[in-house]
Amino acid sequence: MSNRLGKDDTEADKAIRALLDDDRKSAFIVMAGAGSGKTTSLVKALDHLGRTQGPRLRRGGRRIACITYTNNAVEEIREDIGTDGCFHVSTIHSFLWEVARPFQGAMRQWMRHRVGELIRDKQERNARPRTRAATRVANDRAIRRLREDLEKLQDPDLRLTYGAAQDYGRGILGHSDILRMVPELIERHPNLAAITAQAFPYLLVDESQDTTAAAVSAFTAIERSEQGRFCLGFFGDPMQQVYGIGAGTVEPASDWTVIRKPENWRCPRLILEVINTIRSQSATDDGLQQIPGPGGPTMPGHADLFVLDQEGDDETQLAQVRSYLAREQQDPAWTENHDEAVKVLVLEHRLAARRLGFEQLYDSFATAQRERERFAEGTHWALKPFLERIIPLAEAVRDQEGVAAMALLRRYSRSLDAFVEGTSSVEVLPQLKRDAATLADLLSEGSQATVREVLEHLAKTGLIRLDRRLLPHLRRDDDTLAIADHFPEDGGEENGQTGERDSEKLEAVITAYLGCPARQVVSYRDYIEGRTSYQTQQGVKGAEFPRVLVLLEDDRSKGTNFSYEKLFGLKDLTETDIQNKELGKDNTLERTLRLFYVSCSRATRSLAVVLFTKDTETARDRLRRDGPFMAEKVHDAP
Ligand SMILES: Nc1ncnc2c1ncn2[C@@H]1O[C@H](COP(=O)(O)OP(=O)(O)OP(=O)(O)O)[C@@H](O)[C@H]1O
Repeated sequence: MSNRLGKDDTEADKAIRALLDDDRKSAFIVMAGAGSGKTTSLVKALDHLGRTQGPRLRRGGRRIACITYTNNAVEEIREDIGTDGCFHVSTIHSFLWEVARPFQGAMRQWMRHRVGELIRDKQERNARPRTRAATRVANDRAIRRLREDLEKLQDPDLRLTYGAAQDYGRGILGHSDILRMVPELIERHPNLAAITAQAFPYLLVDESQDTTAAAVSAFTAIERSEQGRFCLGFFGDPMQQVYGIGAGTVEPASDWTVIRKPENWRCPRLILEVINTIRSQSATDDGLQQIPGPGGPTMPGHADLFVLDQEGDDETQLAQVRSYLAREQQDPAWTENHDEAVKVLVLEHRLAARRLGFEQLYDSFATAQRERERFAEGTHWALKPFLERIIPLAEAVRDQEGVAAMALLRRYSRSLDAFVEGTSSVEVLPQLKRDAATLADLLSEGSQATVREVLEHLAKTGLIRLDRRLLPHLRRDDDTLAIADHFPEDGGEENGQTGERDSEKLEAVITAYLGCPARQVVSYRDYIEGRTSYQTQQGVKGAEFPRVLVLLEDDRSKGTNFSYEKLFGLKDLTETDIQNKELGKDNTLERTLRLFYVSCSRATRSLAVVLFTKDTETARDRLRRDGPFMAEKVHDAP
C-alpha cells in the first residue's frame, strides 16, 4: 500500500478539491514535474469524489472514471482507493472500449470503412511502378483476405469484440484500432459524447502527456459539448512524454483552470539541481523549476556522471564505477547485484538482453514488428507456455516443491489428465516424475538445451500441454517425432494475433526461437517480470528507486529516436533534426532531453549516469563546461 492518502495536502490538492466541489463541473490541468505527487493528488481527488459524490452517483448507476498508463498503475490506484463500485479505474484502451462497446452499429461501420482504407492503400502501393514483384504478390494476397473480411463484416449478427488479436474477419478490434476508432466516433457522434458524460460525469486522466492526442482531443470535445455537466481533469508533465503517440502538452481552453505543483518530494537537493537544469533546456519545460517539498529528503544526495570508453570492457568498467560509488558514498549496496540494490536504466530492451544474456532470443523476435512488441510485453503466444507452465514446473521440481509441481501438472499435464480419466495405468505417475526431472535438467543452470529440445521433450511425453500453433514448426524440424497424438488442443484462443498473415515473418521468428538456448528464456522471464536490475529508460516512468545507474550508449543502440551524443554536442545534428527544430516540431534533441529527465528523476538517494563514447576527453571537457552535472562530479573512468 502506497499511503498516498496519508500525505499532507498541498495547495494544489486544495485547489483541485474546490473545483470538484463546484456544482458547475469544469475542466482543469494539473501541471507538475517529476516526483511532485501528481498521482498522489489524483488519488486524493478520487477519494474526495468517492466520499462526496459516490453515494449519489451509485444510485444513478454513474461512475467516476480514472485513466492511467499501465495495468500496474491501475492496480496501484485501485489499492489506494479501495473497491468502491463508484470508481472505474482502467487503462485508456479499456476505458475507450467500455465507452464504445454498446455501439455495435457505429463500430461495424467504422471497421468496414477501415478495411476499405486498407484495401485502397495496398492497391495504391501496387500501382506504383517501383513496387517490387514479391511485395505486389503479398499485397494482392492481403487484398483478397481483406475483401473476405469485408464480406464477413456484413453479417449483422457478428458481435464485435476487443482483444490482443486483431482480426477484422472475426470482428476483433486490436489495441491500435481502439485508440483510433473511439475518439473518431466520439467526435463524429454527439450522442456518444453525451452518453459518455452521463455515464462518467468525472474523468481524471493520469500521465496525460503520453495519452494519445486523439483521445485528449475527444475528451476535450465531450467537455466542450457538455459544458457544466462533465468534469475533466488532466494530470501530467509534458517534460515526461516518452512515447511518440503522446499528446505532450495539453492545451487548456480559456475557461479551464491550470494548477501548478512546484514541489518535488522524491529527489534530494543535488539530484533536483540536475533535473532542474535538464528541464530548463527544453522547450516543453513550461517554465517550471522545482523546489524541495516540505518534509522531503533532507540529505543532499549524490549526482555523478562518468565518461567511459565505449571500446573498453563494459563489465569491468561498470564494476569499477560501482565500486567507486560504494566507496565514496559509503554505500555497499552499489556493488550488490540483486534487483533492489541498483536500478540500471538502458536505452533499449536489446541492451538489457545483451547484458542479461538473452540477446539471441531477443534477436529472434526482433525481425518482425508485431512479434517484437509482443516479446517486449511478455505476451507472445510462443513464449507463454514457458512463462506460465514450463519454467514454473522446472523450478518447482528443482526446488523440491512437490505441492506446487503437482498443482501445475494437474492444470497442464496431458499425461496426468489421462490417468485421472482412467485411460492410463498407475505407472504413469513415476514416469511423470522422471519426465519432470528431465525437464528440470534441460532448464538447469549450465544446460545447453535449445527451446526445440525442451518442447520436443514435452511433446513426446505429454508432460505439459503446449500451444498447438507450435506443432507445425516442431513437426517439420523432426518428422520422426510421433507427437501428433500427444500434442494438445490447447491454445489458439488468440489465433488472430498472427493467423496466416505475415506467416513468412512469423515462420522465421519461430525457427530462430526454437534454435535458442532454453536458458535464455529463463533470463528473459526474469527480466520482464522485473526480477533483474535492468529496466528501459522509457519503461521506468512513474517509478522511484534509491540508486539509479543510467547508461547512455548511442552507438550500441539500434533505434534512431534518441541521441545523447547529439544532446551533449558530441555529434552533429542531421538536416532533418535542424529542420524539425526550426519548425518547432518534436525532434531528437527534445525527445532525448525528456528521456534523460525521466531517467534522472527516478533516484531518491543517488544518481549515477554513465556515458559510453569514443572521444572521452572531449566529452568529459564539454560535460564539465556545459553539462547538467557539477564539473567536479563529471569523472573519467575511476
Ligand atoms: N503531499 C506530499 N507530501 C509528502 N510526500 C509526498 C506528497 N505527495 C507525494 N509525495 C511523495 O513524493 C513521491 C512522488 O510521488 P508520486 O509518485 O505521486 O509523484 P508523480 O508526480 O506521479 O511522479 P512522476 O511524475 O515522477 O512519476 C512519492 O514518494 C510520494 O510518496
